[in-house]
Amino acid sequence: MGILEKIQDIENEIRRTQKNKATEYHLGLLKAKLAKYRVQLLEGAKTKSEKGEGFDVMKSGDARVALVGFPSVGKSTILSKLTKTESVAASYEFTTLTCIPGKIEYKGAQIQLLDLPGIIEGASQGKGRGRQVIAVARTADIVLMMLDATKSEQQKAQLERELETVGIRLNQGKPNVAFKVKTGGGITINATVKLTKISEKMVQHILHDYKIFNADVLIREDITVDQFIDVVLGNRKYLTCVYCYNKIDQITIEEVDRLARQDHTVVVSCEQDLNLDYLVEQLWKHLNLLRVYTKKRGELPDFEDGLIIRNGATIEHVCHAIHRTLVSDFKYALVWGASAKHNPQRVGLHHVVLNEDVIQVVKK
Ligand SMILES: Nc1nc2c(ncn2[C@@H]2O[C@H](COP(=O)(O)OP(=O)(O)OP(=O)(O)O)[C@@H](O)[C@H]2O)c(=O)[nH]1
Ligand SMILES: [K+]
Ligand SMILES: [Mg+2]
Repeated sequence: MGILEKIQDIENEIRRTQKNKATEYHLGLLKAKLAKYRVQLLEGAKTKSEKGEGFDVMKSGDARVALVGFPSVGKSTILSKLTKTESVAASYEFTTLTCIPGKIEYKGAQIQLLDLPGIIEGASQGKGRGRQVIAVARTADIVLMMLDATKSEQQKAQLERELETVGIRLNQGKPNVAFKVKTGGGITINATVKLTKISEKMVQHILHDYKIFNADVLIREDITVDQFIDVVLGNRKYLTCVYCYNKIDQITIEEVDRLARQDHTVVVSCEQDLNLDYLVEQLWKHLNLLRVYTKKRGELPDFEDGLIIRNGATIEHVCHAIHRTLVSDFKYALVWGASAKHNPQRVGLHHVVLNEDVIQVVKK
């Protein structure tokens, strides 16, 4: 039996099994097995060469946003609207067959926007260009999930399921669990909170199923079985997702209002240029980017030319952004602005910078 059939079998069994206290345990084990087969499936996909199909687009700019959605929802249309790149749009499905990069310039940052082929149900199992699309999505900072406001609500859940299947977790934090595989000493399980969704026995069994017999597990939040499997597999990708409903020119104002109230959601019409500025603003917000300025001794900073870095970045990150070798010559830095206790503050490499800080690096 091939992996796909094995997966199908387990999925069927999960679907057939009633969810109650008595079956909870059995279901947990099935889920663990399912996750294992899916990993095998994806690893198999990696060995196949998928080069030369236009999917190996170089990362460029300060952040990357991937457009994921069913065919003909308007992914190419929005790329052409938001960037200087033209991506062919048409009323037939699968107009786009490769990955087409464009560049959004906003608040001094360059955001790479990737137009991708439409994906269909079963994409995670290799239908259509699904696997390549999903592989690109994993490299993004934000998944911009395009949805057609005129289509049924199910499309969102379907797409989410496809991404979920291949280990992408949308708008979820990494489970707060310290997990360490060891070479001996058996399994130690500790929890700092009361666990209501998973038992110690289940943790043991899942580890056993993955042939892990020596490990330290410290659980710091009330996790589910699925979250624990995610921890054990360790290859999950936790991404921010912004949901974008397009074609609102075709629906009633009441419908628009209802969709717009959903979490992480922006409603737009590419055709009528509605709300596109707000979409870019939201992308910027969710990317968590900061802008800082550098200056030389005795000179004023160039406020036209800031450095774009991630929220939480330190002086060390700033040095890397200026020049590859700057860290090795680093003596200290002077910081003016929100992160400084007094202006200027003398700081080391681990100092966390804040938006609009001015930084002067002093070399050895
Ligand atoms: N009414 C309406 N139609 C739109 C809007 N945006 C795009 N369209 C139309 O939707 C159709 C599909 O647009 P595309 O941009 O090709 O969609 P896509 O998601 O890139 O499609 P694939 O590449 O085939 O996956 C085209 O006929 C567009 O003109 C919109 O805001 N309103
Ligand atoms: K299309
Ligand atoms: Mg397209």
